[in-house]
Amino acid sequence: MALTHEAVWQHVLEHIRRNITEVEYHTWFERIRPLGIREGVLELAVPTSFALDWIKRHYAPLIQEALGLLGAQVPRFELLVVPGAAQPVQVDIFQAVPQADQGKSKLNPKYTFENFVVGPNNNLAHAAAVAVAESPGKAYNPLFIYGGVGLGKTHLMHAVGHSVAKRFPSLKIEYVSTETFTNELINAIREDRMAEFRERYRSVDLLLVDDIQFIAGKERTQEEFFHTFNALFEAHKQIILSSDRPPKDILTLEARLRSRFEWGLITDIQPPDLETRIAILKMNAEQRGLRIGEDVLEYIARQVTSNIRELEGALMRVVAYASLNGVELTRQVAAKALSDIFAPREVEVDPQEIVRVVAEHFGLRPEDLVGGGRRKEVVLPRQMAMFLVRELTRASLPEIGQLFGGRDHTTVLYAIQKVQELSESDREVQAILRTLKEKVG
Ligand SMILES: Nc1ncnc2c1ncn2[C@@H]1O[C@H](COP(=O)(O)OP(=O)(O)OP(=O)(O)O)[C@@H](O)[C@H]1O
Repeated sequence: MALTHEAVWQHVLEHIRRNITEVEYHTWFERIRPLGIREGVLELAVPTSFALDWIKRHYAPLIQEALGLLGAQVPRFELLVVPGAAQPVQVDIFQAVPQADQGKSKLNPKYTFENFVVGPNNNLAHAAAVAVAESPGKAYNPLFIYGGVGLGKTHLMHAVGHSVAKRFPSLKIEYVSTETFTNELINAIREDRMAEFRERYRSVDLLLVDDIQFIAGKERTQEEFFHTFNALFEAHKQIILSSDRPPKDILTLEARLRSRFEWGLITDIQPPDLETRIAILKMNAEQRGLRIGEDVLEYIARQVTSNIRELEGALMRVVAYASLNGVELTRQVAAKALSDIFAPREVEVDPQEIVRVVAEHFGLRPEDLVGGGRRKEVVLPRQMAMFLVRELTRASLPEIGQLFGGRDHTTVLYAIQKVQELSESDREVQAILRTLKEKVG
């Protein structure tokens, strides 16, 4: 598990940074280098014995607290004087933050096409992004990518940026969040630097704007962005926008902007299905040099269903937990590491198991429940199984639809509502549900 100690140290640093001043952080923590984890003890190299004493005296509880938050039952660390330790901490590419002075752009080096796992949930958005990267300004303009939190919108935008930077090194790329765009605009107005502001944004070849939904209700920003958009569009420069919702759902967005957002291609990213989640975890583990069993990865993927950032966080938590407690990473250890985050019940129930139990109860085969048959004897048990999966697991409606033979999420919703109504009015249904819950629980 080559990089585990670095990942652990990054988490510890994040916690410490939030709790001390920047000056203290730069003075004492930037020069510490993680050496490894031996029998649950995190070993840290410090440059001098003075630093060792100081850190031990002033920051030991904070470091221990951070390790405790990562799941260490007995948080332990050891400081060792290693005179060369003053070199900067080796940068974990997964934690690498974009450098503001990177000149070309502010792209996160981790967010490339190579690191993007394509699944049924994001393949259209991915294909559109690839097309745009191949011929910026010509394929789809603007490209509008929308989807829920932590599903890869920013990743995909940056991937286009990296790819364009590689293919067309002379093109100017600008990545900006809507918040930054707004703040810069406000400052430019206040400091009477509007000409400079306009020149900056209207001279780029590829403009990536994240979280454009935040432009809602901001009249002056909308006005300015409208002109930036027109200038770039007319000059055949590429624009990519991301949002948590489609343009038609961004309220208080001026009609002229909305219609422009709809000029090109609007594509969405949905939550990943189980296989895609496992593939993402696998890639993550491999890149960090971690060898983790398939059953553990699948276990984690079953717990975190709708946010890839949380999925990655869960993986790191599990890895840190095992290594800080000096135990082998098994499915049980993963369950323990995640038990604070997910209620035990949710951790335990497997949707397939629910299908099996319900089928058995009604004298059917699991295939009958997940198949297409519409016989009366199958329909209600299937609806009950969907209802229980919804209640006892973290599966989303589309995932439940998928589990039950690729049904649409509206069908799932209808089934759940129907069983909900029956369970309120029909004692027999109530009793069956109770029995089924006991059997799966
Ligand atoms: N398909 C994927 N393959 C690999 N990693 C992914 C994928 N999708 C998302 N990720 C990872 O998940 C994390 C969250 O992604 P990202 O920040 O792009 O989400 P987002 O949709 O922009 O979220 P937000 O709404 O919070 O801005 C990142 O670390 C990203 O690398």
